[in-house]
Amino acid sequence: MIIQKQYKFYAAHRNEQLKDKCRNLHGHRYGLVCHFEVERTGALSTLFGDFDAKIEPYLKEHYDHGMLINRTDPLYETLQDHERRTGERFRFKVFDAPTTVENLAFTLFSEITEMGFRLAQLEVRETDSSVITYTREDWIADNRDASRLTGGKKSAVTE
Ligand SMILES: Nc1nc2c(c(=O)[nH]1)N=C([C@H](O)[C@H](O)COP(=O)(O)OP(=O)(O)OP(=O)(O)O)CN2
Repeated sequence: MIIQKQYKFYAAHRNEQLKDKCRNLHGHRYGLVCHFEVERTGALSTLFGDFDAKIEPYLKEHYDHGMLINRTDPLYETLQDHERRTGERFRFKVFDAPTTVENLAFTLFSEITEMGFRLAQLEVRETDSSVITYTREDWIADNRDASRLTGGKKSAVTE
């Protein structure tokens, strides 16, 4: 059986490797549709609230109103320097790869799996017109070959 749960968060990011508008620092309302494989053991399977109790606070703490940033993006060093000079603190979600929606899907799939849930697939909406469907097969393939995340460099996501 599949249970579908939806979550959202707001975050800034840019894709420093692109030469178009996506290079600008900008924000999205990221929408998640989680498809969980669950066992039916009686009248109920996993309670909807059991998903929410782990996933919602995690997204609030690590993603919401934060900034997704590639560790190698020069802007990251600049913003860290700002933190050091002013004492101000930003919420960074640091990737060891570009902050594409594909890499975000890999990271979230890994983190939600780590919480003890079994995802069949994860849809991530970046804009009104752009949504990706990231499957368990995609996740297995990305884990087998982390260079898929970076387009060559052997390292994976995140902190
Ligand atoms: N395969 C991917 N393509 C793009 C990604 C990505 O992560 N993976 N990201 C972007 C940009 O970050 C961008 O913010 C989204 O771009 P786009 O869909 O073009 O934005 P809009 O919907 O605002 O574009 P309009 O067509 O003008 O409405 C780009 N591509």
